[in-house]
Amino acid sequence: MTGLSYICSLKCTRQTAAETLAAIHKVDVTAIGLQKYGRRDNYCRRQVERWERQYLSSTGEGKPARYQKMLELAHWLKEHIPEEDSSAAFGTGLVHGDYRVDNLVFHPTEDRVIGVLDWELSTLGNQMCDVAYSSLPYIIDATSQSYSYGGFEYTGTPDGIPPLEEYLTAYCSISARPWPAANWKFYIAFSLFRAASIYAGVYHRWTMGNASGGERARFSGKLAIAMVDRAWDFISREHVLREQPARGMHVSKGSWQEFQREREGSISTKDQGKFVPSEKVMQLRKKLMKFMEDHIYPMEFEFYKHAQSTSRWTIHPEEEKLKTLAKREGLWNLFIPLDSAARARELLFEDRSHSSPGSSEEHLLGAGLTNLEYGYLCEIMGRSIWAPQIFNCGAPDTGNMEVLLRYGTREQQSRWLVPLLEGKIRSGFAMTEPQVASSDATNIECSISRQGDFYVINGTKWWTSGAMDPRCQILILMGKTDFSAPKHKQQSMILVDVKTPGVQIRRPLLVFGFDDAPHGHAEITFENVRVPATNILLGEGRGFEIAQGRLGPGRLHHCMRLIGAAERGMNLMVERALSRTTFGKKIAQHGSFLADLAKCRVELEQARLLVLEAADQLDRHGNKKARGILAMAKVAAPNMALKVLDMAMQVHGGAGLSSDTVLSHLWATARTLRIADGPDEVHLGAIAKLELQRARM
Ligand SMILES: Cc1cc2nc3c(=O)[nH]c(=O)nc-3n(C[C@H](O)[C@H](O)[C@H](O)COP(=O)(O)OP(=O)(O)OC[C@H]3O[C@@H](n4cnc5c(N)ncnc54)[C@H](O)[C@@H]3O)c2cc1C
Repeated sequence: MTGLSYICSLKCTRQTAAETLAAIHKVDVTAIGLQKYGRRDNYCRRQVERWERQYLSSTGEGKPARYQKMLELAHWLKEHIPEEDSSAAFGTGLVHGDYRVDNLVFHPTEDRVIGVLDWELSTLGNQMCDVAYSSLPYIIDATSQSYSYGGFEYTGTPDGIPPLEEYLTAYCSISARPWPAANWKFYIAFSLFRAASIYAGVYHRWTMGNASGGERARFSGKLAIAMVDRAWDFISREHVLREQPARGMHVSKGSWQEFQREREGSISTKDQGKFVPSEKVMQLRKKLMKFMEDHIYPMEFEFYKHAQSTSRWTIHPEEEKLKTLAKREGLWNLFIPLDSAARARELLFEDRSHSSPGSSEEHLLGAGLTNLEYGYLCEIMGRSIWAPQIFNCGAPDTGNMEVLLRYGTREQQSRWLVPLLEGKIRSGFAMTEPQVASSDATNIECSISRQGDFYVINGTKWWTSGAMDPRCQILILMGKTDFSAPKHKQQSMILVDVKTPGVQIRRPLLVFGFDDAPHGHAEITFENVRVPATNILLGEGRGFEIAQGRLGPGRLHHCMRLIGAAERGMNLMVERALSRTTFGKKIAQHGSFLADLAKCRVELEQARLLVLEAADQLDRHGNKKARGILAMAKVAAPNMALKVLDMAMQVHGGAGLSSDTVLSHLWATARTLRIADGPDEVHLGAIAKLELQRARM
């Protein structure tokens, strides 16, 4: 397939002309063999010279009269060529050359472009010329002129056609191009100049009796003059385009998510401030958002269907493929904090010559991020129920890997941590017991008793998340090694291979009817389960100590993901409100909606700041000192997410409660987090205790 036919047949998933143009401009010309299709640099300069020559050859002695203002326009354009035009890099690539709505073929019933015609003028060059040229119908009001031209009368922007700024916002956000205000005057004037030259050529041919447009060509001379006059009028204006797109500008349907992606991805790292991500994080964030758009969101329904089918306790083959892709893209194990990575590097890879930075083993240890830095990324993963595990950043694996990274011996790390880091196996955390109130872990009754070189485990656990997963091979179990020791020294954590005789998975528990297949939440009995004594973590009686270390970052990851889930809820809510009409107006135009939407945004931003602050304190002060703010985040995030998602479901009406959107599943998951990893009341108790302690100091 040639490059152009490839582009022509581009299945334009973008629904509007702007989106289609952005898709064309994003085409990798090298990949389709068009890298030599034209020179990229100095496109405008060459074009001005070319169309000036063309004009001169169509006018003058024995031909239609030359219009002095046209020559002056050529001069002005040459004096105002944007600096960026000399570059062959940014903003250059495939140029259509005649991109306008009448060269687009729209689907007869759906809101999308299915073909782009007339590639005669296509080449490589400055793509902003296409954007400006396609914007001309917004600029030219032919009816105000003293001529008439069949089919070209300007009648105002028809209903359904987005205004110019919206068109440009959509284009810029999808193509990742800057807002074109700086050189907009030039690009529009150039487009008018080029059109004038073309019309002058047509008119000349008409005077010679060989114009292809028939009688219509008779008016093209006047049109050429009108174009030039309009160009000068445009140049003389003080303001032609806002400096920035209007805040909250609605982007055409279907591109909202991408617009959001760009908006979020474009936080300037040059700005000073506590919560301004580094360039490295911004790059990862952009990559992650793209991965979500390209691979996760399109697969969500497929994963959901699989999880409802009779094969639901198996892994969807696409999941493993996406994991490989995520690993390749460097979006793997991003949760691993710097200090934990350093310990594992020392223990696991110290003697190996191939463990230099950049080796595949090194990639297993994440990207060297702090908890705060990870916060900006984990949030993005939280937008989809299915995303975290694709990046090997799902619960409970992250908490379990963290335990092994921090407290595991070299042998424990080689045996269990490495395959977990590789994503080859999964794990569970077994603490909660059905017969006792496990929010107070001093209540737990499962016994771990030493017998020679073994420990023997007896007890029942439930809500062991991930234990139903066919890849789950290892559990970290919390039980009591000494029932007579001081209250917080009785508990220990131990590694249990799920295949050990005596380990029986009894049933998957349901959460509001979701069994969360294929990972599930298992009830498990342990009957005389014998595991090697070397499986103990850190030592007898150290269970609480480990729990404090494990639960801090793990809890915060939940909070980060909840921010993302709420953000997804906001996006869906806004999209729905802008597209659905009730009682004669869009939902977004009803006053009650606006107030609710604004309150959701206020709460979301409050919670996000709290979560980021908690991550920052975790990095700077450690788990123990940060426990107050961690508890605050753990209370605030699920409650906020529930509110936002509930509102999003409300705006969707019946659809919101169905499984046709992701909202109900996100809500159900958020609801569990008012209980899982400690009920709200326990965290509130901890916050209040610290508050009172401070008062007494
Ligand atoms: C979806 C899901 C996944 C889970 N995954 C795991 C897992 O992987 N591993 C694991 O070990 N556990 C897991 N859990 C269990 C979870 O951690 C426990 O349910 C939680 O710690 C509460 O324990 P409990 O159920 O025994 O409730 P209880 O301890 O019986 O508490 C019940 C209620 O009592 C009240 N209460 C408790 N303490 C106080 C207090 N101090 N002040 C006022 N009121 C209080 C609260 O309202 C609380 O919700 C999961 C739970 C769910 C729902």
